[in-house]
Order: sequence, then C-alpha cells, then structure tokens
Amino acid sequence: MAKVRVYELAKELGVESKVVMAKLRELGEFVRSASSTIEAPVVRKLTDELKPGSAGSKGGGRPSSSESKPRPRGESAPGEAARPAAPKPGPKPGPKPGPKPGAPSAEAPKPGPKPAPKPAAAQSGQGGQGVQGAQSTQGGQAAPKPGPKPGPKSERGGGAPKPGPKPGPRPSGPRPGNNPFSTQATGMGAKPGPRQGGGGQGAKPGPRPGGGQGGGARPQAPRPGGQGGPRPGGGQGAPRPGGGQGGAPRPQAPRPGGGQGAKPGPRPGPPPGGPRPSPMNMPSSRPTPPAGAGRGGGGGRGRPGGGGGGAPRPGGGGGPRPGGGGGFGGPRPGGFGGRPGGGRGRGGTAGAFGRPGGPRGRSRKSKKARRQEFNDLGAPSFGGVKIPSGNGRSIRLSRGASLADFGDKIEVNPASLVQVMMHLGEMVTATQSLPDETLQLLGEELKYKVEVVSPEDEDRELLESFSIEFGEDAGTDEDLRPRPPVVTVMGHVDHGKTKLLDTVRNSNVIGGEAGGITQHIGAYQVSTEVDGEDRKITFIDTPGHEAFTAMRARGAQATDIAVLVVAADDGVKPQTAEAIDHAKAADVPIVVAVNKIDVEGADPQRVRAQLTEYGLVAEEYGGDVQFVDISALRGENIDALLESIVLTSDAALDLRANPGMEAQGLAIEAYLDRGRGSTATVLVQRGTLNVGDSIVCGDAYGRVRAMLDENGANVDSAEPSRPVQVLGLTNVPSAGDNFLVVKDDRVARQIAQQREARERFAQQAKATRRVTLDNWQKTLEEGERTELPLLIKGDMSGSVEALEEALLKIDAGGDEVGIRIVGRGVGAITQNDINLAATSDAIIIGFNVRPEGKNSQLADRMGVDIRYYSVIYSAIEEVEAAVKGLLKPIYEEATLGTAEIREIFKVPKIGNVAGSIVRSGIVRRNAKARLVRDGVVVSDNLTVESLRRFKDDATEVREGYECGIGLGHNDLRLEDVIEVYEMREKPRD
Ligand SMILES: Nc1nc2c(ncn2[C@@H]2O[C@H](COP(=O)(O)OP(=O)(O)OP(=O)(O)O)[C@@H](O)[C@H]2O)c(=O)[nH]1
Repeated sequence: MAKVRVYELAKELGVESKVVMAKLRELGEFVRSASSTIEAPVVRKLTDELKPGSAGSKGGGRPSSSESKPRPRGESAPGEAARPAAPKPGPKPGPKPGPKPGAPSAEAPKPGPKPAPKPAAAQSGQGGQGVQGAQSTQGGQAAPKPGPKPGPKSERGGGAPKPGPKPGPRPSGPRPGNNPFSTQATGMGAKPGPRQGGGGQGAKPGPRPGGGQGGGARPQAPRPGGQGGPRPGGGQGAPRPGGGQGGAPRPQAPRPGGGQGAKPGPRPGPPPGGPRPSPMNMPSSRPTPPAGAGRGGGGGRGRPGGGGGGAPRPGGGGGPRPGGGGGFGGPRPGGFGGRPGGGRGRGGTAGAFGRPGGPRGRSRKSKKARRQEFNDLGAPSFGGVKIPSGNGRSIRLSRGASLADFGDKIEVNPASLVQVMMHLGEMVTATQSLPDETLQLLGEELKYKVEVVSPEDEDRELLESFSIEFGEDAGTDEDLRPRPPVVTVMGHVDHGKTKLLDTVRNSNVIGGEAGGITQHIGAYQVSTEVDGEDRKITFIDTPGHEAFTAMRARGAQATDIAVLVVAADDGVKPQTAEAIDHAKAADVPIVVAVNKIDVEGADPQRVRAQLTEYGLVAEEYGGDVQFVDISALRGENIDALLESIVLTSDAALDLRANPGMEAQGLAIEAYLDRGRGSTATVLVQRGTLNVGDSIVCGDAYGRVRAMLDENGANVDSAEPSRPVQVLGLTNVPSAGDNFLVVKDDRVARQIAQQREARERFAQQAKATRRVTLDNWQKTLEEGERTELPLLIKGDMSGSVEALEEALLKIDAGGDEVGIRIVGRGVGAITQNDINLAATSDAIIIGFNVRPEGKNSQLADRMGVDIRYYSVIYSAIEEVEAAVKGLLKPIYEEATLGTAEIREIFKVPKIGNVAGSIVRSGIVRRNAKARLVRDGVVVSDNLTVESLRRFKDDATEVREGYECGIGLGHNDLRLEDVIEVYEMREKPRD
C-alpha cells in the first residue's frame, strides 16, 4: 500500500480522523496530525483494527476482542463483549492498554496443539483469546495462566496481557511503528517480541514455549503449539499469562500483553508453555497492562518475543493488528505465514532480522570461543581452574622463572596458575621467582615436562647466539702449550693457610722480585726450579674452601690443585675433612702441607695416618699423595712444597692451553677502587689478554685500560694461568664470573646486559630461599637445617674475637642445633664475604662495619641477610633470640641514602657542617645517620639536624645534589660517608 494520510484513511474506513488518530496512538504509532501520512503496514494494522470483521480474523480465537477497547466504540469487535474488561484487566493498562491485544493473535488460527497446559486459561496472552475462542486456536489460548488478569477481556489474546512491563510508556510514542526494522514491539515485530509471550504467532521460535502461533514461524512447527510450534505455551496460549499466542516463554512472559508473538526466543525463560511459573507471577508483579495490551498480539513479528512483541509496549500497536502477531513467522511452518493478515508483512521483516533469541545467542560465539569451550571440556580442573593439559610437552624455563613466565610458555593466564598453586598449597604471586622444585611441581600437575635451564647453560646459549664458545681451546692439539697449575690453599681454621700464602708470596715472587712490595690482588704467580727447569705456579690468594666452593657453585673452576694445610700439632679437624670433600667433589688432586712442624709436639706422621681414613695415602705409605712437612712461619721446606705441586701437576694433569686465541678466564675478585674505578683480578685460562681488548666479565664490560700484576707493575699481556688486575670495566663483576674477549664493545655490552637481566631473576629466586635471622627458626622447624651459620665482620680483631666467643656460647637449646661461624674478619664487608655467606647460607654480622661499594645491593640481590650492630650485647641478644625462636617484631633499619663529605665548614655556634654530595638515595632532615670512614663506622646514632641547599633549608636532598649536612658532630673528615637511615617497624614472618 501506498502511503495515505490519516484523514484519507478515516474517510475510507468511515470513521473520524480523531478515531483513527486515537487508534494509532493505541497502536503505538506516532502521527502528528490528521494530514500526516502513515506507512502501509500501519495502514493495514489500522484497517484490521477498525474493521470489525478483521478482528476476528486474526485472532482466531479472539473474536472480537482483540481490540479491546480501542476499537472505536461501537465497533465492537466480536469478542468485544468480553473485552470490556480488557482495558483494565490486565495489570495496569498502561498506556493504552487495551489495545487489542489479542487481536492479532487471533490470527494464529492454528490452534495447534495447545501446548499450553491449561488451555483454558486462555486469558492471557493470546491465549487469552483463547478464552473465547476459547481454546481456540491459538492454542495460544492455551496459555495457562491467563496473564494477569485474564479478565474478560483478556481474551484476545489476551494479548493484551502483555502488559508489558512497560506498558504505559509507549502508548503512542514515537514508536518504531513505521520503521519496519525497528525492534520495537509494535507490531513490527519490534523487539518486544521476545519478551512476553505474546507474539505467539509470529514469535519466532517455536521452541520457546510461548511461541504462540507466531511461533509457527519456526520450523518447529511440529511443536505442539500450533503456531507457535512446540513451545507449550505455544501459540498464543503460551503459558505465560500474557503470552498471547506466541506464548512468550520468556520470563517476561509475565507480561500480560504477551500476546502472540511471544517469542521467547532464546531466553530461557519459559518453560514450555504454561508451565512457567513465571508467567503467573509476573502478572502480579508487573503492572500488567490491561489485558489487552494489545500489542501483544501483534507481537507476532518475528521477534522472538513474538507476537506479543508488542508486549513491551503496552498499548502496543501490535495488538491491533489482527493478524499481527503471527506475522513473521510466515515462513515457518507453523507460522502465521499463512496468515493473511497484513500483520504478516511486518512480521516477515521482523522475522528476517530477528531470529528468536535462542539460536542467535549461540551463533554469537566466535569459532575460537567455541573451540576453547570444547578444549576446556577435557581440561583438567585444579581447584576450579581449568587449564589445558600439557600432555607431556616439554617447556624450558630459566632458573628463577615466575608463574608469568610459565604462563607465557603455555599460553595460560598467570592468574589461573596462581590459583593452581594455591590449590597445591603454595601461595605465590604471578611475578615471584620460583625455585626449581616449584616449577617442576607445577609442570607435573599440568602434565608438562619442565626443564629448568641453569645459568651456565643459559650463558652458553647466550654466547652461542653471538657465535662465541666459552671454555674450549680453539685450534688443534698443536696450538696448545703447557701452562702453570693454579693452586688453592685449604684447611682448618688457624692451621696456617694465610701464613703459608704470605710466605710463598714474599719469598718467591715471580720475576726475581723477592722482597719487593707485593700487593694483594686475589692471586699471584711464583716460580720454582724443578729439575733445573724454571716452573711457575699460580696461587689463588683466598684461603679456605668456602671461596673455592663459592666459585664452583657459580660453575667456575679455577683450581687445578688443592694444597691441604694441616697443622702437625692439631691434626685433622672438621674443616680439614670438609676441604677434602670439596676437593674430591671437584676432582682436584691434593698436595698435603703438614704445617707447624716447628711447634713442639708436632706429629706429622699422625697427620699422615689420620688422612688415610679420608683416602689420602702418602707416597711413602704406598699411596699417590704428596705430603710435605713445612713451617710456614719459618719458611721451611716451602721449595719442596712447590716442587711437589709441580710434580703432582705433571703426574696427574695435562695442563695445556692455547695462548694464541682471544683470552678467556675467570674473575677471582673485584672491587670498586675510589681512584681507579672497577678493579677486577682475572685469571686467564686460555688465550692471551692484551691491553685494549674489549672484554665482558659477568655483567660488567669494557675495554682493558691497563693491567697490573701482583707487584703493581703494568703488564701489556697475560698468558694462560696468569692472574692480572684489569682496569677499565664499567662495573664490578663477581668472583667466579667468566670473562672473555669479544670483537668489539657493542657485543660486550649486549652480552653483559643480558647477563645482568638473567642474574637478577636467578638471584631473586635464590633470595626467596635464603636464611635470615627472622626465618631461621622456621627453617629449623622444617628440618632444613640444624645450625645457624654466621659470618662475622668487625672493625677490630679484638671485637670480632669477643663477639665470636660470645656467640658460640649461646645455648641454642639442645645439641641438635647450634651456631657455626663460617668466617670472620676485620674491615668492611666485601664481596667475598657476601659470596661466602651466600654459598654457606650464612648471615653476616657486621660489627661497626659496613659493606664496601655496592656490596649492600649485592647482598640484597643475593638474599644475604646482613645485621649491623655497634654493641656486642645487642648482637648476642638478637642472635640468641633467633636461635631460640623468640624474636619479636622489631624495627628494621632502612637505608635512605648516602652522602660523601666534600668540604667541611665551621659554623659558629653550630659546629662543623659537612658540605656533601648525595651519592645515592636521599638525605632527609631529622633522619638517623652514621659516619663511615674507610668502610668502618666511626660514629653512629647521629641525626641529620640541619640540611641545606645553598642557603635554603631543605627537607630532603636527592642523589647527585650537593648540600650542607649538620650532624651535631664535629669529627668529620673529607671523604667520610654519611649514611642516612630510618627505623621502620617490621613484623616478623
Ligand atoms: N709456630 C707456627 N705457627 C704458625 C705456622 N703457620 C702459621 N702459624 C700461626 O698460626 C696462626 C694461624 O695462622 P693463619 O695463617 O692465620 O691460619 P689460617 O689457617 O689462615 O686461619 P684462618 O684464616 O683463621 O682460617 C698464626 O698465628 C700463625 O702465625 C707455623 O708453621 N708455625
């Protein structure tokens, strides 16, 4: 139909324009005036509504009614009588309720099975119609629950029922009316569909209960409900009260208006047909529009909601349409399709767009989502989290990897892994570094084979990525040349290791410089004559097996031969045995130096006898171990010892290296020198190191600016087994780090940076397991350890001894627990101390000393607990408390920053003020401070009493800025370091 104006249509229908206008409003169509044009579908709808005969048609069942009130008066439609009520019936009519709900539905002629259980009910929704039509057809009627009030009118489709929740509002409104695509319930199939049962007819889906006639639409035709097809509510009568024919299944069903269309669509809503309780209830709650909510009927539109579609709107135009509702369904079997009624038209459109919800919902999921869902079906569940099984797949993780790293590898959200860990009884965060066992455990649980890659392997892979091979001599056998053995001196405390090293160094310095000023660089080389040949030996100048072990723990093996020092007057002691174990574990031959033979009571033979128990049998006893009786103090027999070392080396080892390649080796020790910067002693293991070479050493890199030997002399090159001090690195490497010459600085920097990142992760993992005074008791309880290892550093040997003595006297509360001193020394806490503490899981007790250089950060990174004390009693008290598990929450010192004194100002009445530069962190006024001179605390418990930037007072001054610091302390010296800290309360674990 073409567009016609309202007054033209009125004339054609024989009614006044205002009647038509009123009707349109009821239908939810908005027209400005009588001269406004209206769309063809609306005209059809209107015509159906205003022509008596038509009404009946549709609804089949609802004769008259349909219209409910709208009809012009008089017109009483057939069912009219009944309808009177209509208007009010329902809940509240809302806007114009009355519409004729059912009307449309009527169409649904096909009664279809009435799904609805209670046919009678009919009232509601289309079903309503049923009433009259009773049962009519629509099955709709069937609607069990008549919707809100079945009221008389309901009938029609009760459509009205659809009171729709929103009844009121839409009456006239703007309505989509004219827009065929509109979702609105209005006849057009507007969305309402789904809701209310209405729409029966058209309603899409047959499946849904309500699907009143409309339902027919869906193929489901088979469904009972005639039109609506299957849904019980089917057709009109859908269960839902309102559910007109369509029997809106949806919850909304309740809405009275439901009318036919109800397309319950996807929504779960309604159980089949009448069953749904909801419908019933609904009515009550919702203001159901009066029965007629006309719209309902209309609903048919394909929308799910169906006919009722209209539902939403109260007065919904839908209602009016006779045929309405069912409309869309057209195609569908049951659908109204057949319906002549104009309604169809729209319905059709609607149907085209809006499939009933159900199916649609399903199709909305992407393939990926569905696949994921499918996969998840078979995924193992851990504490509610489903993670696809690894099915034995292998994954490689770096030591110290976190759940986030793990998640990346297996493409699973780390948060899920956190839950899995909780399920396994471990509380870890997604980014926390985990120990190997935890990674393995998680892998097993998820059915992955986890390969934790060690730092050494990773390093090898890293170097390979730069086409560098570390640890192998390049070239052929012919390129190899003999090299001197590298020796480490080990033995029990006080058996003379240090003395021996000193004696050897001072009496036999290489190059005939005996008597010259030697300096400690961590290793030195000496020469000796064996069989008339000048032979060299390299000594690692760090006595004790701890450092040796620490190096090995880092995958570095610098030592070729171990010299085991045993005091002839003391015999084999615990650390002698430990040293033997370590040397054997490293497969390093041993030469025994039986020391202190000058001491009265010395019994070298007893030592030999004792050591046979450890598998060290002297040559004179038929074994293969060289024993040399010496006196380190007097320098007796030192040459014989050196000769034995050379002979053992020749007999047991094939020490050769290629001096013709780029140098590779190990860092023996390193520190930050104030004047020269990073200073590292390296041991060249193969190749030749030259000044000017680009090297990378651990995470430090740079170009060799200069090299010094143990005499402080500059050297230009260093061959295999030669220890030299290297200047020029960007930062301080750690003992045990390997070094190698690379082709240029850029490669050196890249390797160093990657190592640095890797090291950070690995250390974090270790840190989580290290022992601290706070958690020691816990590890004890867990059976992880039975002793508390301590490393004591102090400002004076007297205080160190006193502290050690006092600590060893602490009664740990049983024989099975105790304190072990793994090391002691005087002076600042060095990198070696930290390494030793790390490898022995020891806690460092710093008595009036501080870590030198960046060792504080190193200790943090390695998880080494350093405790600072300035009163012996405090140290004893705290260690005792830890041992006995009595530690209470304490105040922990938190370093804020450090500043170096560059100038000292005398200020009248105030005293000395330190003109300083902040070297790290911040300096804050009123914070606590201590004065450190050459690594030793010279004054503690000071306060930053004044802080100035130029002439202004400052609250805090940051790194890199100069400032004046008043400590209320006059003993200041240039280059003293002011360490600023504050005490923070720290709860115990
Ligand atoms: N009479 C005598 N005393 C010696 C001899 N060798 C070392 N001593 C003394 O033994 C004590 C311990 O010597 P160190 O060299 O410090 O012993 P150490 O094994 O290095 O001890 P730690 O560093 O504590 O492990 C010192 O007082 C030395 O002087 C020796 O051959 N004869």
